[in-house]
Amino acid sequence: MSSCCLEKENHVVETATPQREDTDIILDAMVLGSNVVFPAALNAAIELKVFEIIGKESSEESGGFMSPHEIASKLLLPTQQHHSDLPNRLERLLLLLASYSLLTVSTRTDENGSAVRVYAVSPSGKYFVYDKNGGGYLASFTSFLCHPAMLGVWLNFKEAIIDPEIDLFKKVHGISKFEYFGKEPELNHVFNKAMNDVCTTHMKKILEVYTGYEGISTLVNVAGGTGQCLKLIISKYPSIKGINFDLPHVIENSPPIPGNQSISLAAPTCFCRSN
Ligand SMILES: C[S@@+](CC[C@H](N)C(=O)[O-])C[C@H]1O[C@@H](n2cnc3c(N)ncnc32)[C@H](O)[C@@H]1O
Repeated sequence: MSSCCLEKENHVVETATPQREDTDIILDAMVLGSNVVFPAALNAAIELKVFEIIGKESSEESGGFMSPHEIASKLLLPTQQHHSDLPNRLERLLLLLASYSLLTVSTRTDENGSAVRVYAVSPSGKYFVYDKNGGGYLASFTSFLCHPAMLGVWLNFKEAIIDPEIDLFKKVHGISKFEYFGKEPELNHVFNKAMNDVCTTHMKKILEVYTGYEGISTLVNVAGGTGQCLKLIISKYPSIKGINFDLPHVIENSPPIPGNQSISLAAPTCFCRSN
């Protein structure tokens, strides 16, 4: 029996268990192969404030849902950019976000009796709506990863696999990432905000279950960013004296940590590794 037949036989045996259609498998490969589109679309949605609009401007009686027309009418664009195809183009973006479960989709009947799709923010999508009560926010992390300076790094990702010594950021930009952030105030702000939002989102969850900070008198957060994680810890354990330690260009932009015991400390610049 040739291996070909064996393969064929195996295939026949396997058909007893549910098989995925070839078309589904091809579609999966197609989706993954074109996945660079998704972060670009998500970044566009963040820049257009789509999550903010649906999350904050949808009415209660709509159940949090808005149609593409309603969302388009709220986009903060100059009047001349509110073109007639805007809702249609927006809907293609909304459908993509819904396919990744960042939005949920429903239908409702409009005033002409036609069914229209409407969109609400999903539980995961809520992390892309800024919550002033500190419910967690991750959109700034996407903005950082999609920053032009970072995109150049992703495009050279192969180098990080084949060169064991490489500092990929340095290879692309000529200096290490932390030196670069120190020289580029706009990117420094984007990075610090992304770190702050990601770390505080996690720290809030950690503090719900972790008790290891109990009884600590002094806590140094080495590379603690703008100090907001330390602030969260101290607000739960006010007797802790906190020291937030980071690079000068990060500390410069850090708000003071409340409580007269806690300080932010800038690392000597020479601590900044060049590789
Ligand atoms: C992944 S971020 C950590 C963010 C932080 N946990 C927060 O809550 O925002 C890494 C941090 O390390 C800092 N860092 C890098 N090199 C450092 C050094 N030599 N000394 C002190 N901090 C440094 C960076 O400035 C950055 O804020």
